[in-house]
Amino acid sequence: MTEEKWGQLRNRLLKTVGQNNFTTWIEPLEFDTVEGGVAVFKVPTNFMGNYVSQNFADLILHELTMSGEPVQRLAFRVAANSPARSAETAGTADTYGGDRNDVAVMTAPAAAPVSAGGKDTLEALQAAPLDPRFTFSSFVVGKPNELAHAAARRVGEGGPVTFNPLVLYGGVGLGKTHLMHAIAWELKEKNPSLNVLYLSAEQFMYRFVQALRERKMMDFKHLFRSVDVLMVDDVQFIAGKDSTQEEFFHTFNALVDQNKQIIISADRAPGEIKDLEDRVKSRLQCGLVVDLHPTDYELRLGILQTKVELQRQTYPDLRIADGVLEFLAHRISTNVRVLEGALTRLFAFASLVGREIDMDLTQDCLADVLRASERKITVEEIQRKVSEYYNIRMSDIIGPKRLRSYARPRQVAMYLCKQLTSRSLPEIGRRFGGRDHTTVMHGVKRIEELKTTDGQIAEDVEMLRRSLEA
Ligand SMILES: Nc1ncnc2c1ncn2[C@@H]1O[C@H](COP(=O)(O)OP(=O)(O)OP(=O)(O)O)[C@@H](O)[C@H]1O
Repeated sequence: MTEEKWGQLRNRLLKTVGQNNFTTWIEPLEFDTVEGGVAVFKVPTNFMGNYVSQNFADLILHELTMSGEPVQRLAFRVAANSPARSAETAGTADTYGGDRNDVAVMTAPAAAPVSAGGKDTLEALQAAPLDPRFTFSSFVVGKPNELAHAAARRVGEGGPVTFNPLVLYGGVGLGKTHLMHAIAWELKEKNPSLNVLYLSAEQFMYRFVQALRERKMMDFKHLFRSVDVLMVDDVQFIAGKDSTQEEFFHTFNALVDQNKQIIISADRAPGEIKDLEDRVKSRLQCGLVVDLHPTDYELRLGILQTKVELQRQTYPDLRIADGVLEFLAHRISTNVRVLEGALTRLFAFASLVGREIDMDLTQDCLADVLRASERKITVEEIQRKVSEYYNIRMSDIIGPKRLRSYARPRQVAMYLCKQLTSRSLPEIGRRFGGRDHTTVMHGVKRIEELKTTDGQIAEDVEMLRRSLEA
């Protein structure tokens, strides 16, 4: 980026942040380089780098992206010749290594905002498109997602708002976006005039930043406060972005006050989102928070069967041999998106070579996907993690003692073995000191029950599952 371009960009920042902020925080920034997608700025002090990073980084990043710079992150380095740096360095020598002194880095969102070519851009950015494939009828329900599905259905019925917000959370590719779109379709079908706004948290931030820049905050507030239903996908994105969080908080409150439905998705429970302000966390926890659990074998098979029907619309003549879907459901347990991609590839490949989809073709065509999903969680790993978590010895999990302080963790471990490995109940029993399969079955059932009645157990299981799948 040239000095001249940075100069123009600074002028735009001046308009957005106002003279005082500009003089204090933006003017002293010295543009250095763009290296591998990172825009580096020199700052006089460490403090200043941190402050700018926390308060203006999203804005600067947005300006850079809008001006065509291929930038994904910002880094702030204390200038080598800065008197302040010498002073700070002297006090904290081990903090600063060599010349490079990155004090703060911020990650940019993947996509630039949609630009509506000079028109009233806030208006033009009304809603992110809804995927026509993501409806309730194409959503396969199984044990891991039945609660989330039921809650989404309930909200999709419309009528008086019973829980607000509805928060859907869970790992990558488990159907959060699908369910949100399904709710939107359903609501729109019932009442086409309903103003349903679906957008990602990233888009929310862009609109906010854009409104700031174009001095259209009133329009922004009006737009967001006039919707009937607001859906914000991947809310974890705004964590650590202070001004965006603040605006989100006010938007949220204004809508709840008007009794307008809000639906949020996140990749983890609100309480676990790092750098999300407590007041935002607690607002999100006020309504109904439901988890989409990782898929189990049955659900994956059900999804595959449904998706095969869809593929048949494109490839009506392709045959699929017995056992292939079961094999895929067993082997690809990462997420539904990967499963779907594998199936699409399989059909395209089989149609190219004009063959039936059998085991050989599947192994050939999906060798990389199958290899990638080979990492299997073992029974031993689960036993070790659970014993560490409950601070007991592994031998106590496997051993015969019936003390409650061992029995419950043992049941949790059995439950996780059933969920996360492909071991049968008798095999699991054998690994737990030669116990009978009925004992394992009882343990698994017990934890299933407790998960619905005992928040602590539910949380324990969730934390363990996440750490095992990490
Ligand atoms: N239960 C299901 N039935 C049918 N399709 C599903 C189901 N769960 C997920 N999918 C499909 O898997 C793909 C990924 O789902 P989706 O985009 O909703 O995931 P997500 O939870 O929002 O993931 P991310 O965290 O990456 O945003 C979509 O194509 C979706 O249709």
